Amino acid sequence: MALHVRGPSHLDFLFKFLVIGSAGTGKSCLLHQFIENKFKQDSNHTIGVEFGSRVVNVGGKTVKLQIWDTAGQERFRSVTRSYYRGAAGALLVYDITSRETYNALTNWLTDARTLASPNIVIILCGNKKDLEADREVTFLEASRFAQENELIFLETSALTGENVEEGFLKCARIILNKIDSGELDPERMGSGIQYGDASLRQLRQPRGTTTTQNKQQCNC
Ligand SMILES: Nc1nc2c(ncn2[C@@H]2O[C@H](COP(=O)(O)OP(=O)(O)OP(=O)(O)O)[C@@H](O)[C@H]2O)c(=O)[nH]1
Repeated sequence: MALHVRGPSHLDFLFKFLVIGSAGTGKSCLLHQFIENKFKQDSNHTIGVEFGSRVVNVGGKTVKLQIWDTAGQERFRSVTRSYYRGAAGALLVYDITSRETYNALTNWLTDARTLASPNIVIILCGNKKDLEADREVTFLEASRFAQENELIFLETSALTGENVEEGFLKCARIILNKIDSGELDPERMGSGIQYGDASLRQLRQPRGTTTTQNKQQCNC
C-alpha cells in the first residue's frame, strides 16, 4: 500500500506500524490507550483491520505513526496478512496470563519477518501486566525469547497505561537510529517509511545543480 504524507509541514517522517498477536491479547486496547490515553471498555474482537495514527516527537524529530491494528482471530488471517507489506515497525503482543498466546509468538514472528520485511523493528509486548495473580508466563522466559529473536521486550498494561507509550516510542526511536546510521533507507520500496514535508525541504537540491536524470540523458 502506498503511503502519502499530506499534512503539517513540520512532519519529518511517517512510519507504518503493525500491531499483531493472538486474539484477545489486548492489541486494540493498546492502540486505544496510545491514541486516546484511556482504556477502551468493552473491546470487541477486531474484524479484519483497524487503523489509528498519532504524531509523536522522538529524538528531535516529528514523526507520524500510522498504526494498523490487526485481528488476531485465525479466520481473518488472510485479510490481515495483506496489510503486513511495507511495515517499518510492529508491536507483537501476547497476554502474560495466557501461555497459549505466548506459544503462538514464533508463528507471528515468522509472518512479520517474511511478509513485512526482514528488517522490521519489533517490540515484544507482554500485555495485561496488571493481572499479576493470573500470570502464566514469567518475565524471565519472555526476556530470553526476546533476546534469542532480537526483539525489544516490555511488559505492558493497556488498562493502567504502563509502558504503552514506551513501546510505540521505543520502536520509533530504533527506526530513527537505523535511518541515521544508514542501516535503513527510507527511499527503499516497502521500507514503511516516508519523508514528511520538513525532511523533503532539507533534501531538496539547490537550484542549478545537475540531477541524476539529467546526467543519464547526457551522452557525453
Ligand atoms: N486486565 C487487562 N485487560 C485487558 C488489557 N488489555 C486488554 N484487556 C482486555 O482483554 C480483552 C481483549 O482486548 P482486545 O484489545 O479487544 O484484544 P485484541 O488483541 O485486539 O483481540 P482481537 O481483535 O480479537 O485480535 C478485552 O476484554 C479487554 O478489556 C490489560 O492490559 N489488562
